[in-house]
Amino acid sequence: MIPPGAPILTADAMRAAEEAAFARGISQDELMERAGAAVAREAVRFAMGRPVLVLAGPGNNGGDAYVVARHLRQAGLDVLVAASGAPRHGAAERMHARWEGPTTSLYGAPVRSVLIDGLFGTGVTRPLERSIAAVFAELVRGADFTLAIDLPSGMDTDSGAELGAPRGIDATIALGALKPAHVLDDGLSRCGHVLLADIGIPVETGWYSVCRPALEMPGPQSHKYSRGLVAIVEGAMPGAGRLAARAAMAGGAGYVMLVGQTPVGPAPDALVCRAIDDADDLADFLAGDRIDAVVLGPGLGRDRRAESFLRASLAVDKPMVLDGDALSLLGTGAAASLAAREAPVWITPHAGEFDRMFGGAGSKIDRTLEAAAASGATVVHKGGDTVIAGPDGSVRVLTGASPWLSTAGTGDVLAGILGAQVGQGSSGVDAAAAAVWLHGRAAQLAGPAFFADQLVAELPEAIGECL
Ligand SMILES: NC(=O)C1=CN([C@@H]2O[C@H](COP(=O)(O)OP(=O)(O)OC[C@H]3O[C@@H](n4cnc5c(N)ncnc54)[C@H](O)[C@@H]3O)[C@@H](O)[C@H]2O)[C@@H](O)CC1
Ligand SMILES: [K+]
Repeated sequence: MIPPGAPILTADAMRAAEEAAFARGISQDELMERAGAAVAREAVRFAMGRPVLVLAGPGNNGGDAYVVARHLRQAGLDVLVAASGAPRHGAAERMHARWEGPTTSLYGAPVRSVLIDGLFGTGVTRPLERSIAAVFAELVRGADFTLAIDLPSGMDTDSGAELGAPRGIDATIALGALKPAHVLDDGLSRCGHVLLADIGIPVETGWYSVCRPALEMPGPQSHKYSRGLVAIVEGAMPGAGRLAARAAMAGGAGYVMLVGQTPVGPAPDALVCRAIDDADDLADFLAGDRIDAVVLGPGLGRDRRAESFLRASLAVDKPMVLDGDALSLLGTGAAASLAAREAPVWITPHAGEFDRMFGGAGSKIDRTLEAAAASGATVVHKGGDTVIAGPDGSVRVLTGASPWLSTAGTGDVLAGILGAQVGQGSSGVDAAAAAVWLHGRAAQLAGPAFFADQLVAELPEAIGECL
């Protein structure tokens, strides 16, 4: 669980925000007091009178830890600090000096029921020494409840790669803003429940965790065309196109058309099927005035006919969602092909498709932003951590989606939901964030062991929660 709609800052951006707060007259001591007090407020509730061990490192994360220890002791708890080395300067040293309770060395620390981790936060620059990582893991294993200050110690703040942080931490209190490590990669299995403490640092960013979208009811004047006509292009595996079409219908589109050479087979009666002869015919049809959005790729196939459908569709100046086989066909030429378009494009690659199209280095957020900038597309980089990035630098991240989503057809459903959002006029990362939220919520409502059709059935209820 991560807080929805919360800002996400890299380590550098957090430091810059902190500097800006200093420039406004907030002292570092004041910030550290606020951070420690915020963590202590939660810790005292979770501790429920049990003995507490507070781990304090040499930097400002350790400084926070001394403040937490002081508050918990004042609250009447039995608190022991285990220090990995005393802080030597600045606010952390002053907080250390204000600690009047017992202190032991990290290596001699006993296991206690409640563990507060203040060894390292955003300042980690290299993997934890093995001996520190081992002691830390042992203390976490022995505790009934572990709370990490800002980040579990031993995480790469900007990528979410673990640098020695153990599993088993129950909760992490992010200070001032989320960091990428709370929402990416190993962070998903290291942070536990993530809480966010507002410590009064003004934060400006275009990066946020996904929140429940606010969707609009159709108005009294609405009709099927005003609510978005979405064309889904069918291909070699017609079931995938039909699934996307049904998701677009249940996702709130006013009118959904399934377009293909032989759009046949079981489909809802409300789904309009349109036969086309060839790629030229497809392009003519998609260019029609009434069509608001095109979804292409689910079950498209990768043969020459599929390729010709893709090229013909790309030449049509309509908002377009590209998924599955369309992404494989674009391959390494994706950025150039998409950048040549005028109308907006959304692409929904999973990790394998993304790597084949864009490769790149750095965190998942960095790589997704680079792909968006190079292609001009809004990129929905799917996974346990779904990262959405727009060419304007906006980022939205969704975590915590049901692991049962890892089944065939769920990607087709997402493409259909996104098509419905785009068809209704939603734009950029907001359209994609709404789609991934609805998709994730439908999966929660479907419970365990569902299949993609059942996800579609849950969409109306998910939408109902957003009205
Ligand atoms: N940025 C902010 O807005 C605020 C930050 N605060 C705290 O400050 C933390 C960041 O403090 P610092 O920048 O001092 O960094 P840390 O306290 O995370 O750690 C820095 C220290 O650890 C050392 N170090 C780094 N990697 C190591 C490794 N693998 N093994 C051993 N030593 C290692 C560094 O050389 C440095 O001495 C945040 O996580 C947060 O807890 C809060 O006090 C208040 C506000
Ligand atoms: K920590």
